[in-house]
Formats: sequence, C-alpha cells, structure tokens
Amino acid sequence: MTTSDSTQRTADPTGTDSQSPPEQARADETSTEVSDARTPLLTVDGVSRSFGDLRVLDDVSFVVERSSVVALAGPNGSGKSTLLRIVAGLTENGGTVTLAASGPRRVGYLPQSPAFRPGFTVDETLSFYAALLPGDPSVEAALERVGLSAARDRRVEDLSGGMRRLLGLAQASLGDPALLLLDEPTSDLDPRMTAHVFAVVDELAAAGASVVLATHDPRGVDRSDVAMLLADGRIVARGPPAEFRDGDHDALAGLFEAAPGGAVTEAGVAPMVGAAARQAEGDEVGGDGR
Ligand SMILES: Nc1ncnc2c1ncn2[C@@H]1O[C@H](COP(=O)(O)OP(=O)(O)OP(=O)(O)O)[C@@H](O)[C@H]1O
Repeated sequence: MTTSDSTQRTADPTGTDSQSPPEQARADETSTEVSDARTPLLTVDGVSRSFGDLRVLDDVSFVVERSSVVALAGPNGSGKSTLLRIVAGLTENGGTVTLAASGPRRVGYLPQSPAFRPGFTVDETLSFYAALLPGDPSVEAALERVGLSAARDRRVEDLSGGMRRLLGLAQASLGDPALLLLDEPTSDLDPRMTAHVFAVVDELAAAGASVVLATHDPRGVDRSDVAMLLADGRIVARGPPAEFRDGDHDALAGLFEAAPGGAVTEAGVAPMVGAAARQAEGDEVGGDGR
C-alpha cells in the first residue's frame, strides 16, 4: 500500500554540529515511515531558512531517488550544511521533508565537524551508539568498512582529524540507514583515504542506501548519479555529472559555470549587526527562522 506523510522539522535547541548519540538518534527519529519502491526516497519541498536578515535557503525543492548518490556542491556559505541539518531534522525550516523509508534505521548523519564524547575509545563510542539503535548493528563491520579496526582501542581525543571523520562515517553508517547525509566526508583525508571513503559511499549505495554528499571535491561530484549546485539560496543547476563536463571543465567546475551569472563568486555571508544578529541568535533557540 502506498502511504505518504510529511514531517515538519522542529527547532534545534543545541545549534551545534556535534554528533552526540542523542543528536544522531534524533536524526533517526525524525523520519516519517513510508515505504514504496516507486516513490523517491527523499522529497524536499519548499524548504527555506533564514538567520536574521540572511536568507540562506529560499524555497529549495528536490528529490533523491533510491540507491543513488547525490553530490551537493555550492560556494562556501551557500547553505549546504544548513540543508543537510534540515533534512536530518536537526534544525527548523519553512517547508516539508518527507522520507519514504522503513527499516530499523532511516537516517545517518555525518556533520562537517564530528565531535565525540571525550574519554571513550573508538570501540566504546560505536558500541554505545549501537546499543541505542534497533537491530544490534555490528560495530566490527562498521569499523572494518571505514578502515578503523586497528584504531579501535584509541581514545577519541587522541585521533587525528581524518580519523575522527572516519569514526563519524562509521557512526553514521551503523545499522545501514536508508539515507546517509554526509557533510564534506573527505575534508582532512589524504588521497588514499579519500578514495576509500568514496568507495565506501559506492558500497553503501550498491547495498541500497541513498547518499547525499556535500562536497567541494571534484571526485565526489564525478562519481555521483546526480550533481546539484546550491547558490543564492536555491538549487541553480542539477543533473548527471556528465552533463557538466565540458572541455577543460571537470563536472564540479562545469556545475559552477552552469550557475546563472555571478551567483557563485561570493561566500554566503551578509552583515548581521545589532537587531539582525540578535534575531539570528534567537532563531537558534526557538525563533521561527523561516
Ligand atoms: N547558526 C547560525 N547562525 C547564523 N548564521 C548561520 C548559522 N548557521 C549558518 N549560518 C550562516 O548560513 C550560511 C550558510 O552556512 P552553511 O554552513 O550552511 O554553508 P555551507 O554551504 O555548508 O558552507 P561551507 O562550504 O563553507 O561549509 C552562512 O552565511 C553562515 O554564516
């Protein structure tokens, strides 16, 4: 039977990017359980978000098909992280986000700067989180998947930046979620590890997951099924990467070129002073922010 429902996202009381188990657990909880192989896995409809007088997302709509990899590119400050946090249910928006997924875990989220509880080892971190998830997901498999098995007894505060990112990826993929939201998963990683992470992304998609990948890495865009460019608060270009390769342009450069004139040469910043700054602060603790 086809069912459909929409989840209006609620305010993020923390305003942080930490990947504490409760925050990640909230990402799991926010999805609406709908399952039909013919419907897109994810439908984002009319999503808007402002911080004070800065309109970061303006009526953004797109779908993500099942078992597909979507690369989300865009200039610094264009709102990629904000959009992923909205889809994960971690911050409010003025539209609807519908996830047509069933199964024990529906959303896994890797923040741009994953943070973990100090004092825990890698193994303890994942085991603690696995215990919160249904279905007893394998910590061993998650460690092996990202290549962190040898570091399992190291404390999280002793990990390198790249290793922390891999641990975040292991945590996000624990329990094989239907949708993975990965915010720049390869920044801080050496070329070999970058290739490994993209191979993990391919593996997850081949196993049936969909992955939305915010990235500045041309290789991430190249291997996606669909590339999207976010600029000026909107999706300004979208299509298979091959559509954007042209002459010397790789798909990422071509995607930026495809944006309407001048839209992508500025970082997404706007002066926020006085009342606007205070309003932005208020948004994070419960203002409507739409
Ligand atoms: N909590 C907040 N309060 C005020 N402004 C914010 C907040 N979070 C994000 N912004 C602003 O929203 C805009 C979009 O930020 P976001 O982090 O989503 O961009 P991004 O595309 O992920 O950038 P980058 O590629 O540099 O990581 C930026 O101008 C940023 O300063």
